[in-house]
This record gives sequence, C-alpha cells and structure tokens, in this order.
Amino acid sequence: MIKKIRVEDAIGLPLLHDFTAIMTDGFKGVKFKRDHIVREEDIDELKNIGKDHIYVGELEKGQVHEVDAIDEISSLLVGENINISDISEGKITLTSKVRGVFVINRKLLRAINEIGDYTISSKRSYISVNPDDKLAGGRIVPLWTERWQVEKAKEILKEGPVFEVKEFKKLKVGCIITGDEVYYGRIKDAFKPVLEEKLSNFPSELLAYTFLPDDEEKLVETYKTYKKMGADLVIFTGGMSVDPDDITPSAIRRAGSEFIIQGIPMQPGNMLTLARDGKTYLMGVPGASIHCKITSFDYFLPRVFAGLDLKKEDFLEMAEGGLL
Ligand SMILES: Nc1nc2c(c(=O)[nH]1)N[C@H]1C(S)=C(S)[C@@H](COP(=O)(O)OP(=O)(O)OC[C@H]3O[C@@H](n4cnc5c(N)ncnc54)[C@H](O)[C@@H]3O)O[C@H]1N2
Ligand code: MOO
Repeated sequence: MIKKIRVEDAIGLPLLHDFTAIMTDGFKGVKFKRDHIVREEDIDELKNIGKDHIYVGELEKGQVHEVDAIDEISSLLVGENINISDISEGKITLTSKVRGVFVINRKLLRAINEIGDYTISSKRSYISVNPDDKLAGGRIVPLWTERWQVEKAKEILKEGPVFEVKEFKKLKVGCIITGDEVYYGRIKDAFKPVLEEKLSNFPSELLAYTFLPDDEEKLVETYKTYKKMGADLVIFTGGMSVDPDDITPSAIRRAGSEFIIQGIPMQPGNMLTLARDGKTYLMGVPGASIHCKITSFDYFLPRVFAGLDLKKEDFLEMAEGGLL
C-alpha cells in the first residue's frame, strides 16, 4: 500500500519516483532519482523543493507505476526510424533517427489520449525532420494508473504504431519549364533557380531541365522521355491557371494514369496539380513559387521524397491552416 508520510520520517526509505526541481537559477530537472534512499542530509533539500510529505510503500495489484505504464507501451508507439529515450520524470521522449517526414496515425494518437491517464503529445504530422529532432513525448498523469488502462493502450496499438518517420529517398527528377514567353526569350526564366534551390534540400538525382513552349503534345512527349529515363518525379511549371494557353494541367492529366488533384485549398500555391503514373509523380507547380518563399510546393515536395502515397484527401485537409 502507498502512504503519505512526513519527509523526516522517510529516512532510510526509497523514493517512489523521480523528484523534479525547478530552480530560480534556471535549473529544471531530476533532483532525486526513483529508488534513492532518503538520507538525513536530503531533508532540507527535499523541503526546499516543496516536499514536506512523500509517498512510501508499494503499489497494490492492479496498479501500474508511471514508469512501467509508459515503458510497457513505448515500443508499440513507434514504427520505423524513431529513437525512444530513457524514462525520466515518468516521461519518454521520441526523436528521429533520420532525415525524412514525420507521420502520425491521428486516429490512434487520439484513442490513446482518450483512455484517461495517458498524455502523448507530438509535433505536427508531415513536418520534415532531421536526425535527433524531438518528435513526441509521453507519460501518464498520476504516479500510477490502473492495469486496465495499460492493457487498453496495448489493444489500441495492435492496429499499428502511432508515430513513424519516412526517410527521404533518392529520387530521379526531371523538370519541364513551360511558357512561350520564356521559351522564345521574351523574358528570362526565373523558375529553374527556384527548383534548384528546393531540390537541393533532398537527395535528388537530376535528369535534366527541359524548356518548352505552351504545346500540350510536346509536354506529354517530354514527360514520356523522362519516364523512360526512370523518373520518380517530373515537375512542370507555367500555364497552371485559367488562360487558353494554360495547358499544363491537361498535359499532366493525359500523361499520368492516375489523376489526383488540380487545384488545392492552399494559398499561395493554389493551382498545384498532381497525378501519378505507376511509381512516377507528375507535379504541376504554380507561378506563386517564383515570388513566395513558402507555398504548397514546400509542403508536398517532402512527402514525395518520403515515398508517401498521396491521395486527394491529403490535399483537402490542408484547407484549415492552408492560408500560409
Ligand atoms: N483570373 C484569375 N487569375 C489568376 C488565377 C485564377 O484562377 N483566375 N490564378 C492565379 C494563380 S493561383 C496563379 S499561380 C497564377 C497562374 O500561374 P501559372 O502557374 O499558371 O503561371 P503562368 O500563367 O504561366 O504565369 C504567370 C506569371 O508568371 C510568369 N512566369 C511563369 N513561368 C515563368 C518562368 N519560368 N520564369 C519567369 N516568369 C515566369 C509569367 O510570365 C506570368 O507573368 O495566376 C493567378 N491569376
Ligand atoms: O496557385 Mo497560385 O496561389 O498564385 O501559385
């Protein structure tokens, strides 16, 4: 049984959990570890961090200590490419092992938090992460919970992990820059440097840049050439909007066997267009990327490099927060 006693009466007894101190000098951390045997000289320090009384004793059957409650589910919470820290103050911290995209199973995350005592928080799904970046933390709220809560969590996690990081893969990329005004030299191209800069953040193998006039046949032909070269991603720019010369979306429709979306609820980058042809993504990048540092392109390019299977729903759910 657990009972509360005066700290002076605890000499010779083990502490039941890590004790945290938050000091005015900026220190925040574990002052005394779980199982530390209280010594006479600890009394003042314990009182200085507000512990006039402490718990001693043993948990009863059916009660699970905070450390065990998180320890028992931690390996079930994570899928690939995630490190699990040691438990400190009853909490685990998850970090990334690789560069990639952090992916959350939101349904399972919610279900674990709904059980009662578990609180698992994380960064947002689909952000790009680097090795050692913090992804999530988890613990139970009280010092112990009931066995059924731990078993419920394990049951939920049979469906799969809550968190994983999809590592960026090396993709072969072809780029098609369209527009009569650029092709015939009326204006200087401004898209190639943008694409070069964006692609430099990923492990890409560039096939080539092709400049084309607003000619649907030529776009489809060039796409096919890139496909034969083994392209994983073909990026199209220019002609993505409402004018009669804006033929890029229809070229993407014709060239990709599975059309995914034309125009998404995000701004800037509203006119992003996506199709898939087997393993190859065809991505139409609208003009906003020329002058806006961050557009929808920056949100979806990482997902392509992480090998995610992009669906129309992934774009539709961007609406809330999609005004960048
Ligand atoms: N009435 C409407 N106007 C606009 C709409 C709309 O739906 N209705 N959509 C807006 C959106 S969103 C975008 S984005 C732009 C259209 O962008 P596009 O991707 O179709 O680009 P273009 O029409 O080909 O060109 C727009 C502008 O950018 C210059 N450009 C294009 N490519 C290059 C390049 N490689 N280098 C330099 N400059 C380039 C082009 O010359 C035009 O000036 O439309 C909005 N308007
Ligand atoms: O589709 Mo846009 O939002 O001006 O790039």
